[in-house]
Amino acid sequence: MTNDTWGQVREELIKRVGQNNYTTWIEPLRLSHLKNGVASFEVPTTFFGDWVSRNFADHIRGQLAVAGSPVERVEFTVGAAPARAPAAKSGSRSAAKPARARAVGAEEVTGAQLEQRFTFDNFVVGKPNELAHAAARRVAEGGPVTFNPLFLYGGVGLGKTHLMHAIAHELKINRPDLHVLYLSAEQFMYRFVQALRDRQIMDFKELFRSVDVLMVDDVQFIAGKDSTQEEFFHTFNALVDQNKQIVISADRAPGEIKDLEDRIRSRLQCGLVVDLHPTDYELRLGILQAKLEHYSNQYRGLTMAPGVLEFLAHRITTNVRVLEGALMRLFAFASLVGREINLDLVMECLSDILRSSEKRLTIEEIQRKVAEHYNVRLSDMIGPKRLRTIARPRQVAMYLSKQMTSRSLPEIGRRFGGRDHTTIMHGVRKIEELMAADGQLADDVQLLKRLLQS
Ligand SMILES: Nc1ncnc2c1ncn2[C@@H]1O[C@H](COP(=O)(O)OP(=O)(O)OP(=O)(O)O)[C@@H](O)[C@H]1O
Repeated sequence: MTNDTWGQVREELIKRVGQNNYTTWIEPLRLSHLKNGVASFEVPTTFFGDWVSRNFADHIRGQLAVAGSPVERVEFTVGAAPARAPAAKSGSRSAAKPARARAVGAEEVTGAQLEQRFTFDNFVVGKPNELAHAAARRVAEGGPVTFNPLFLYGGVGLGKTHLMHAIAHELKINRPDLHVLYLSAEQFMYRFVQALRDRQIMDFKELFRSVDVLMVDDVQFIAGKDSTQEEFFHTFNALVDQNKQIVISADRAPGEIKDLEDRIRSRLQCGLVVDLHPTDYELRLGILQAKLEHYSNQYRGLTMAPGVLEFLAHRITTNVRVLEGALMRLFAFASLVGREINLDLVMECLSDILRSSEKRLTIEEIQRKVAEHYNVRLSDMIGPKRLRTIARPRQVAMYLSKQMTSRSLPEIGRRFGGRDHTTIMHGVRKIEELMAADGQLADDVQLLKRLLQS
């Protein structure tokens, strides 16, 4: 296989594993050879190799096969590949500082690089995010700590990282005396493991306990990782005891993060927990208008027909990242072909995005499909009957709604006849437990998933 092929495979891997995982785990891999059905890569550390092997080896094998270089095994050897801590969150292009960087000195934010455009000025505020925005602003003032931690949560691409970076940027201006450390939970773990391996654990503890503001993004990542959780818990307590501000983000509420120790969960709930709700039409339009200004400056001479932004805001409801990507693609395409951006161009250029947002699954469709599959009435899905032959399919539908839509537990509860979110959580857990013990049910659920995806 040539390096070109590996280049192509890497391109595909970005799509499969996401930009963050790619930058952190795939980019540093060095292909050393490919022979006798084995692809061998150099990695910076044993831990790194284990991690990639456990999480991404199947993806790598799959893509090598697609590129015409199938292998039976992927192996990792420690070599000269450059070591790097997991990079900053999405959008941040530069590598993180070395693991043992100190939170002291000239550069205050030594965790991950901050994305320059993630500022409060660039954050469009609407009903769905006003509370989260207000809380973030308050923390960014750097005044006395009033709630600790600030816990921001919400679905994919709704602006959690943007707000976290905005807080860090603003604190640098308002309180240059404070040591602010922003990093992803993955980086926290990576540094912790590296410190353990290098017997630098005291330095690690000292570093994390010496900051004034600790910001950890995507904390759901540490769920199920016992020793990292333990260390996180101690760091958290030490900082709270010193009245240092902590800001956390996650893709769901503390109570909904599985495999998180109860003591951590309850700690996370102690401060202010705020939710970034899915965007509404007005917010999407506002964001598009703000971005339009930016692109109009960048691509001078391009014009946009009336109604295009409204159409996009109406049709692309998934998340802000997709919305932004759509507008960027439109401008790039229009400048290449030298045409006005109108609805025809939108249809031509964004057909895939428009199709996938059309296919967005609703809870009602899930209920219908599950009812059909188990031969129960659709009304029983939302009704009160507790008979197992009805309750179990209902729980399956709850489970699939949680898995396959971005609806929150309270929203799902409302669609299941106004049930409480704890009932939904119980239903979801029940099905998870049963699936682990009962192959037939697991198969049923898989089948339903496939049917719903098709
Ligand atoms: N209210 C907003 N105003 C302007 N831009 C926004 C807003 N919300 C999100 N964005 C943009 O959407 C993109 C995704 O946001 P961000 O990375 O903060 O999402 P996230 O919630 O952290 O997602 P993930 O769950 O994938 O980590 C970013 O480019 C961000 O600037």
